[in-house]
Amino acid sequence: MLKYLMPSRLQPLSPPEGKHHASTTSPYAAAIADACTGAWQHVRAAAWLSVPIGLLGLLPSIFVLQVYNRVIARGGNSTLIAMVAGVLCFLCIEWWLRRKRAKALREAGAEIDYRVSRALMASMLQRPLQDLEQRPTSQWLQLFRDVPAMRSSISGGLASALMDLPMVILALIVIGIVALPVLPVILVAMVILGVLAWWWADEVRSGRVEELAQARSLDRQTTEVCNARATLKLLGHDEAVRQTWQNDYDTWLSESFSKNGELENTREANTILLSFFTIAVITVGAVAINSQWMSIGSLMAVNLLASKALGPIAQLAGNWRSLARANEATQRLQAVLQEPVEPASQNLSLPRPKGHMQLKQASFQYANGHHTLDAVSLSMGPGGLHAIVGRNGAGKSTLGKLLAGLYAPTDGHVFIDEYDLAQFSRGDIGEWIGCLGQQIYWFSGPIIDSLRMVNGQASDAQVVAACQVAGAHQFISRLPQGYQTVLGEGGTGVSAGELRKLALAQLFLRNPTVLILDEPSSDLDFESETTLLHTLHKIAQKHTVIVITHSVRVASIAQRIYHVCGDGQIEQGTATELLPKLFGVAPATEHASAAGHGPAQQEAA
Ligand SMILES: Nc1ncnc2c1ncn2[C@@H]1O[C@H](COP(=O)(O)OP(=O)(O)OP(=O)(O)O)[C@@H](O)[C@H]1O
Repeated sequence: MLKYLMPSRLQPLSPPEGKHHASTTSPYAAAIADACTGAWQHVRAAAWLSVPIGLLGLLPSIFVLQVYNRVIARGGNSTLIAMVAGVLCFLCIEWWLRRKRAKALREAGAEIDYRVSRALMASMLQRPLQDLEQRPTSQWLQLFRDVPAMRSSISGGLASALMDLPMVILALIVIGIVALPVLPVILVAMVILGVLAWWWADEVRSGRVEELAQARSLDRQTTEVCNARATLKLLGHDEAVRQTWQNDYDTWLSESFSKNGELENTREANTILLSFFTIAVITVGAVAINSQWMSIGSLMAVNLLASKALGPIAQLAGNWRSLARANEATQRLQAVLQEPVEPASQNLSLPRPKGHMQLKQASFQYANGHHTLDAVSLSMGPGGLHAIVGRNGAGKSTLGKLLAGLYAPTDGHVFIDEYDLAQFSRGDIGEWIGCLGQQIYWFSGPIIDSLRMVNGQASDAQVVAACQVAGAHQFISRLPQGYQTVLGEGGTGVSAGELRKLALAQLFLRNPTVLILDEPSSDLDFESETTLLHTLHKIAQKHTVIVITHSVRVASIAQRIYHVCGDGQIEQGTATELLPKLFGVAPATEHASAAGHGPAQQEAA
């Protein structure tokens, strides 16, 4: 039983298969054990408090015994008053001790909550990107909900019931002293309740596994529908999705309904059994009184003591459900916390690199076996504008993620100057290599707060300058609340193009040495694209700018083009060499293209 209360005793589980990124073992693997060690001192304090609580719990029955045997028999009212005063005094002490014990258990729970949830959040954010892409949001939400479930095994009713178990022994001793004839009845009742509790535990556990699997799958589906709510509206597809969700929900509900029914039956059966045993105790007691083996006072006292002896055992049976849930939650959390994370931060100030990016015999393969790059070597920068082009699905974004240190190559190396990226966490290189993804997520809240998230030290002038360079300042200034405008989840409140400009401003605000931009001009109007080309051209004089693009305008101003062929190879060349072949247009001069007189216009003509 203690095994469930102390999850630190769980055996380490083997890490999940299919990971092939260069990551270290998790520093959070021992988080649950540490949390339990931290909680253990509070649990121990609560256990010590249970001893006087158990002793004081005997007082009402001793009081009843004395009232029947001494006060009523001898009519001593002054004795009664003194006894009542004494019992009230002890009740106050018991109340104080119980409050202290409840607080100690609450603190134990808080310790678990605090340490495990922090470790879980840190472990999630320190995952390699590939891991994050593989596990859906709903699974993470489920894990965060598992933390309070795990805590409940230490701070819930179950823990109190376990703490009250010493009281059972004390109650049995007193029953043996004052009413020996009814002791066997109580012992039989304890055995029956204990066996039933154990049997129900297995029933509950086996049923819960299936019910929980269904609940998790439903959770995943609900999160997905919530995320896609606006898209479903656009597609006019909501009815079909609602129907599927409703069917799955109904299946889960009926399963959960029947499992809850079984549990309710267990609880009700417990209540009836307790009443039955009370009647059995009184019957045997009455026979014993008639045979003058014990007094009426002893029977009344035993009646109270029986509930103290049987109560915790009955309570244990009623709490198996939360115990089963806590046990599963702990195992799931333990498994996730010991999965590998990115290498820890170097905690070392290295000289800022110049931005010379190199791939040396780098290959990349997704977990499903899909090969995107095959022993590729290339060099970009330092400085200059470099375009990565290729058909859809060729592997451009994959190459961008490798260069950004977001994916680790399956073979070979990625370097920035002389540093192999494998040694750094993404947090370490975030200041050197900035990325703008294809899909942008914007945190809700005032625009200024989200901009400052990436660089808390930035002055107002720097924020405004970054927004001006990104072309965001004009539209922000036109908003009634300006930089204080509150945007919704994901950036609702501005257009897709405006959101891209905000994300660009965020990137410029970090001022990284290398900027990797995946489709930066998608969603931008012609004028904004022209401004962006001018900006990139200017930034590329001091930074290495790598742009993944389908735009011939962007590609034509690049100093070098990297064509991801889709067969694992990369073809390189200047715009003059590759543009005619790839886009069927002649290259233009950088400034003509940036000003809107490049190949795109020739194409249109
Ligand atoms: N997480 C993933 N797991 C498995 N395969 C993936 C994953 N992400 C991408 N792929 C596959 O890898 C290939 C390259 O994907 P990538 O996103 O790099 O293409 P891309 O050239 O950027 O395409 P696009 O121009 O459409 O953005 C594609 O065939 C894609 O299906």
